[in-house]
Amino acid sequence: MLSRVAKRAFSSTVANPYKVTVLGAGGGIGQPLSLLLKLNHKVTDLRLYDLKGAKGVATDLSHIPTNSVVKGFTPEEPDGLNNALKDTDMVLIPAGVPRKPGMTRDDLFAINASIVRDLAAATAESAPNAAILVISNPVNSTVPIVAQVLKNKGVYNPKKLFGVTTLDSIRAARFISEVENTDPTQERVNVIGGHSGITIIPLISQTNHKLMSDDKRHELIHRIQFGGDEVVKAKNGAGSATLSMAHAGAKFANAVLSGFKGERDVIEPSFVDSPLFKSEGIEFFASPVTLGPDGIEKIHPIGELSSEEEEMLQKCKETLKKNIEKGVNFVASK
Ligand SMILES: NC(=O)c1ccc[n+]([C@@H]2O[C@H](COP(=O)([O-])OP(=O)(O)OC[C@H]3O[C@@H](n4cnc5c(N)ncnc54)[C@H](O)[C@@H]3O)[C@@H](O)[C@H]2O)c1
Ligand SMILES: O=C(O)C[C@H](O)C(=O)O
Repeated sequence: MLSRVAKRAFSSTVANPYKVTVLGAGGGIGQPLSLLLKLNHKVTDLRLYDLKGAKGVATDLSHIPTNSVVKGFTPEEPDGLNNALKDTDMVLIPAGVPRKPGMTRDDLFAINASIVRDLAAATAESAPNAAILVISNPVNSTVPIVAQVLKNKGVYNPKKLFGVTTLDSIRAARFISEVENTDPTQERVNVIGGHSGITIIPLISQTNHKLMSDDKRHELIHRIQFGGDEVVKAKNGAGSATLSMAHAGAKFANAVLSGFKGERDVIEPSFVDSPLFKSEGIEFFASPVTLGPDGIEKIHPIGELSSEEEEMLQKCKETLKKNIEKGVNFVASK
């Protein structure tokens, strides 16, 4: 028999029965991300799909006594992908290849663009109302690819499409704490723009550390912008960030589900269909967004920038515009 406390915990979980699907669940990010989602009490139905390994990961996770059912799906089963997606509330996409040393994220476009396009098409068919969280790189182009696929299928909802840029803000919090000798759990840095090199703009002028020396600040900004390279180099050919990314992805997924649940003031940065620079032809931009029951409730303005940050923003916009057009044209040209 369940104790009264256990009954209360169980019924509050069941009152928020979110179905969540991970596409690419057998990979370096997919596995720890799926573990963190299995531990999230807002998730009651977890579906894992990959070209290989999803069944094993699902069976392994299914032994953890949390209130969710986890199931693996493969492309070999009839309708494996569609069953993984059917009526799900949220789809996370870490499917695709990671970088090796010497590569840029844009170099991944040649392989990942078609993977993301096809998974977006399946999501449009089987879960047209789901929130879609894109992790696969290059995020600056894969998010516009998903948007274009959904538009072509008549099911595009800009409030529910997210490029996951959380890793940039958690890196910024960690790195600034190392420089300033502060508690990393208390640091918040707004990181805007996109998710690659110079398109990543940490707004140090909006933190409590604006009086940092120029040298220190330049070094910090560079480390935040190129933090991904640090991991790629250290892994030496065995891929890119997986564990910090799984944490970042799970954090962002939890924020989206908290918004669905109606929690107030849930704010996270994300690369989204944004009005901020549309007049300049930039359709997507990362900035803090408030999440609510229908997805994005509010896209926050970027606030006041230093002259240095203004300069970074100009350079970011040039690259971002090209990255976005590349994604849109890829789908439009098929
Ligand atoms: N947004 C971010 O901040 C961020 C951070 C780190 C990595 N990434 C990106 O995430 C992606 C995955 O990285 P990883 O380290 O997990 O790579 P990985 O190679 O370890 O895993 C990728 C998984 O995707 C699967 N896959 C490939 N094509 C698929 C398809 N059509 N359907 C389903 N599954 C498919 C593979 O079988 C593999 O298991 C890369 O593109 C990487 O650049 C993004
Ligand atoms: O650097 C990469 O290629 C992976 C990811 O985008 C990251 O920022 O770690």
